[in-house]
Amino acid sequence: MTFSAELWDRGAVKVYDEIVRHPFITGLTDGTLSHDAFRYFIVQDSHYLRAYSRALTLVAARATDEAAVSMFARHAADAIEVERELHTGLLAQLGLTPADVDAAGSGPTTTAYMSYLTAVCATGTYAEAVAAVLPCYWIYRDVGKELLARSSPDPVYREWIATYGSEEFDAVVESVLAVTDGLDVGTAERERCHQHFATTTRYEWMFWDAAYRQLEWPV
Ligand SMILES: Cc1ncc(CO)c(N)n1
Ligand SMILES: Cc1ncsc1CCO
Repeated sequence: MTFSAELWDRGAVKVYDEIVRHPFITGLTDGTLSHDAFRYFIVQDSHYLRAYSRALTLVAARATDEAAVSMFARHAADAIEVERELHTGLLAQLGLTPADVDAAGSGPTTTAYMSYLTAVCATGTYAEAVAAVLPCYWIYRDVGKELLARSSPDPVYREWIATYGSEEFDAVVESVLAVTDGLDVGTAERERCHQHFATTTRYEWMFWDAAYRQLEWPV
């Protein structure tokens, strides 16, 4: 079994099932998701992508071959572009400006997820960092494809779905899976990789759940 398949088997199979039947996800395609919840999601995702991009530069810095350095550095730059283009466009359609994103600040789940990613990428090994960022790519690709197949009556949701359900994003994810499967991991390190992968997978579910409930800091 490949390393990526092993990670998915142990850390993501059950959670992925919960994700695709979460009311935030089903609501994107059956028309029941409120624009308020989606607005919260895009605002929080803007904060998330800023941290994610910086985490990817840490993965790039830890990479042991040039091709991987170049790939993760490119993805870091692309994540900023997605934040600038996709989000700015969607936010405008939802009646928000970049200033509203800054004013909203990052919510509890966003902050926790960003902090975990940043910590692992800053202090873990190269393999640990790859395992921590992999669910971000992989789950969005699979959810994107699933949503594309289901289609949506809402043009705003369709635009978001088209980005992650695209052939281009699929190719990006396949290249990261190839890097994952080529990693040379020690026994103890392997267990830490499983732990990181399972944790960030959980945070992916929590991120959608926070948006669905429009979770705010309790105090
Ligand atoms: C929370 C989250 N995870 C993954 C992605 C895709 O990179 C994203 N945009 N947001
Ligand atoms: C993973 C990811 N998500 C949004 S942009 C990006 C980097 C590759 O396009």
